[in-house]
Amino acid sequence: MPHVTYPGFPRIGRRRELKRALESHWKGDSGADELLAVARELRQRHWKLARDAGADSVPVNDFSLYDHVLDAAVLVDAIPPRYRDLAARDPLAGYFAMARGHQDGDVDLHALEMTKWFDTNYHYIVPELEAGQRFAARPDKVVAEYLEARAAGHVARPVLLGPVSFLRLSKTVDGSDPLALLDTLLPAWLGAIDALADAGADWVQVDEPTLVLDLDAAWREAFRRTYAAVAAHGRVRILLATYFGELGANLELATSLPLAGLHVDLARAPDQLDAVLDALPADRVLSAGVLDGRNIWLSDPSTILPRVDRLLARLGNDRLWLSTSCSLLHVPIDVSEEKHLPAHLAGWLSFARQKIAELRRYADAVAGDDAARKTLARQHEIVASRQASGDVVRADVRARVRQLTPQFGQRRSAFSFRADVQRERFGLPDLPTTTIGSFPQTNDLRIARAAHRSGKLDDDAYAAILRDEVRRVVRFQEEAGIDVLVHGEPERNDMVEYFGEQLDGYVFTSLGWVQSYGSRCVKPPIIYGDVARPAPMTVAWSAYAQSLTDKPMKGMLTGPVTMLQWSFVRDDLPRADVCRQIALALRDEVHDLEKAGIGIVQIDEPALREGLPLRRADWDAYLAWAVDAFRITAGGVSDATQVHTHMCYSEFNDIIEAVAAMDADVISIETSRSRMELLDAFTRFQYPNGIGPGVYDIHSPRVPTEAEMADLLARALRVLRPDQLWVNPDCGLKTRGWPEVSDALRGMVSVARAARERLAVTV
Ligand SMILES: CN1c2c(nc(N)[nH]c2=O)NC[C@@H]1CNc1ccc(C(=O)N[C@@H](CCC(=O)N[C@@H](CCC(=O)N[C@@H](CCC(=O)O)C(=O)O)C(=O)O)C(=O)O)cc1
Ligand SMILES: N[C@@H](CCS)C(=O)O
Ligand SMILES: [Zn+2]
Repeated sequence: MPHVTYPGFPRIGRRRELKRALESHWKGDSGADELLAVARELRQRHWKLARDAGADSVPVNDFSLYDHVLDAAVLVDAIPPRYRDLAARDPLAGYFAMARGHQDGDVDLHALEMTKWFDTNYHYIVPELEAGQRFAARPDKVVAEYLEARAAGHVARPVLLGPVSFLRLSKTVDGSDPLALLDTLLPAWLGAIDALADAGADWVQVDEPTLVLDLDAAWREAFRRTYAAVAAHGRVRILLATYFGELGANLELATSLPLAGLHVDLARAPDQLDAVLDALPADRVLSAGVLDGRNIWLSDPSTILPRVDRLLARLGNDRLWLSTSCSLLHVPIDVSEEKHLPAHLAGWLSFARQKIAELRRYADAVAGDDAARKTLARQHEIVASRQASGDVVRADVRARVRQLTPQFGQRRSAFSFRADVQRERFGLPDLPTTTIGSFPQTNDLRIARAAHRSGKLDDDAYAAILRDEVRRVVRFQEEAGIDVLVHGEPERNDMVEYFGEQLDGYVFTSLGWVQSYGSRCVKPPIIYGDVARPAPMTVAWSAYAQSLTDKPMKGMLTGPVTMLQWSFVRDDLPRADVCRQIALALRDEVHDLEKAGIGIVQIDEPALREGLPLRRADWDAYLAWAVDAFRITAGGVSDATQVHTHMCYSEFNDIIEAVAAMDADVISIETSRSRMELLDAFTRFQYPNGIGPGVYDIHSPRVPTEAEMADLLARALRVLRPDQLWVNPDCGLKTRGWPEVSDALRGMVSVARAARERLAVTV
């Protein structure tokens, strides 16, 4: 019978136990021992859950207190000099300082950069290296977790990030080539392999997801050299794991590396199956990622079972592992915890636990177990029933999408004309200040929302609390001297889930948490049917906020690409079509805001870059429909309505032309963590419209100094016109506390005013 396993499991816990333990520790309410005890309990629980669901072996070291790439840096002692003192005194404090920054008396440490993990909504900490970097093996964590799993009776397989992907995902402070560090990195990394071998490890899973990217000759050679050395070193059997797409041009490379096994993604790239089987040497294990680790739909046995049959026929039991396409980090843990989903809908879903059980079923079925085959036949009927369900396909929505013409994506006039009309309407100063939308989501707000949801707080009482909060946010912004105000988004649990809850075609879960970064989680809503807007979603809040002030109030929407990207998307319609449906629903909201007198509307698209295909050859097609969807949403408003957009969490240098093609009047864009690296793009491309490169990092509790913000603004002024520059933070303030926000925004306004005065003197 094939071996059943999975590349990794969610860490946060069904009820976000890790989140609570981390945040309590960070607040100083609990010690390291308590945090580590929760972490141990979660690992144990998850291994047991996987075994009970049918896994034959479990991965270890997929668990992390914050991030697995940060763990990979610590594994080889790649701790940047500024954290070393703290890390030597208190390793856990040093670890969290790298992840989130640290301010204590004279010690003031910035966090390391954070960016998207491939095209997912998970964020990793970017290792910071330098030319001449030294590495050393620090395998304590992985060895301890391996021994822990063994002691609990599991067949355990340590997981390490491979050295080549580690370097590819790192950055060097001095701009030197990270690949130049390979020869010094390898001995340290092999030291970790030795420690695992000494502890008794047999298989080690080495993740090299960069094998699904476009690789130039130098990176391909790095793979060859690394794995020749790893194979020569011996000691353990290596399962080389690739995921998030097809190997494509790297297939020959991946299958020729002299290792014991290869994991491939057959969910995103089922078509590579035959090529992989043909190329795989006869002594290799194939870990076949047959079920989608990135989505939540129950698989269709009419597609998967023949595939597994074929795999077994070609490989035999000893060489076939059945697995999910990638780590289950990207899906929630257990559908059976969902008590409020319509029953038929819950039956269509498969979270981490169900996926492992599905793998077991396929393994049993191909081994001749009739009961498993019958269960799969029933599963096929359930999956097929989705298409027959009344609300999955709606004629009105389909007709509206069919009737779309290029006109829908056009503003009435060009930006230069609109800019004059808007200057006249709003009368803003140079370097206008604004924020990205959300203000602190205080505990009181979240408790009130939970009470409202559970029926303990009635609609009026909840709305009164939210109105109070909007008033507080508006008053604060007026006092702080901000020019374009926001209402603060207190009514939103999340910028995507909130809209998902109000749109037809979406359902949402109660406990479908997925880690976004560190202790932060999201509950991606599920798009199961055609999307339509039954009623206005934000107009009442924006109109109320505008009624409190004479300053312009920005309406605040999440854009169509982000609504798509941060949801679990139906698998029976092309993503571009789903995106157009969402765009039309949001377009109606934009028009309703305009009619209600809201002169500025921000349509957030933080996930536009994240949705970019991993292979360059696929970029243009994606960008065409993604930019088009944004333009459909924003199109048709009057010239006097100022459309903003916002992007964060990614690097935008390589798509800046597409960002410009969205033709938003103003974009606020994350830049401060990378110290305005984005500005390099403007030396080759003159961004035409208004732009606010973030002047401070909101992801860290650290309050920026005015000097830091002034420095970033000065850098921006070197490559952007003063008349196009806005001053704003990097992203929304929902994760921050009021005292930090108040200090930081007052500082930001004072920096903008000082810069305005300097500009007035120089012109
Ligand atoms: C901008 N970002 C977002 C991404 N993806 C999204 N879908 N949304 C985003 O905003 N991707 C990129 C970035 C990632 N950044 C973040 C930033 C912050 C968070 C975050 O704070 N998440 C919250 C959960 C938010 C939420 O849904 N809250 C709900 C439920 C609150 C809750 O926990 N209630 C308690 C009861 C109250 C109590 O006692 O405390 C409960 O139900 O038990 C709400 O506000 O109603 C988080 O907590 O992690 C995520 C991504
Ligand atoms: N308007 C949102 C954007 C986050 S990317 C916010 O301010 O939180
Ligand atoms: Zn943002």
